[in-house]
Amino acid sequence: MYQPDFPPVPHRLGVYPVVDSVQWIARLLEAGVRTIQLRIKDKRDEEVEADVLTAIQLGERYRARLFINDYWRLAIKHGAYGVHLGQEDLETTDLSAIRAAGLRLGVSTHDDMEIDVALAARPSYIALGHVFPTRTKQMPSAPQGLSQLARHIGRLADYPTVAIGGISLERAPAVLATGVGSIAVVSAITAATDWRAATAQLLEIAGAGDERS
Ligand SMILES: Cc1ncc(COP(=O)(O)OP(=O)(O)O)c(N)n1
Ligand SMILES: Cc1nc(C(=O)O)sc1CCOP(=O)(O)O
Ligand SMILES: [Mg+2]
Repeated sequence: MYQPDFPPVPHRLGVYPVVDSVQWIARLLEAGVRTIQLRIKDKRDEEVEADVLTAIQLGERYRARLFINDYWRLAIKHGAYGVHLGQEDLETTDLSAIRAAGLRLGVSTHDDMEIDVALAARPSYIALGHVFPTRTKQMPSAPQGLSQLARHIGRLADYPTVAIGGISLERAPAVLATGVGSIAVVSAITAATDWRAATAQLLEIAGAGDERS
């Protein structure tokens, strides 16, 4: 049963772009996206704080679910909707501080063992990756494919889930057919020749997610 130790999220988070700038956050919220992540890599807190704050303010303005990747202290400080963490991050993060601040938590997983670890943290959602080959991030593991994804979804039953990795417009319907609640995408939007059209089509296929809780 879905009994997270962090505030819950809707089962269906819909299209979930993962982007590296405030400019993308602003564009995509304006285009109708309601679940989104700011993912800036390898900078010091001081270097990203202004962007984190602006992204959170934009998220609030649109009543969107704005997740901050990695920078959990800044996410708490400025009151983000949620934080997304990887498996290694779990070891170095004060999860009780995130919980006490009332932020949602999403956790990455790539196999059964990582799902066990994630479930033990009782996060708000569990991300399952990478489904297909991706050029966006160097992955140490092999792509899981649709049948593994479907097996994980079966195991996770009513837990809110997010699929990530190599999800294109063409592949999105098959990914959603596994029962996953959300599709997280980077290049399907940011590398599209027409990002507006790509976003509109993804929203048509996967929706913007259920009402914000
Ligand atoms: C929705 C979603 N799923 C997975 C990831 C990957 O997170 P992580 O393992 O922490 O790796 P980095 O993104 O930090 O490189 C994600 N960001 N979002
Ligand atoms: C940031 C990230 N995390 C992944 C994981 O499996 O944990 S895959 C990924 C990159 C996804 O980019 P694209 O949609 O361009 O393939
Ligand atoms: Mg991370």
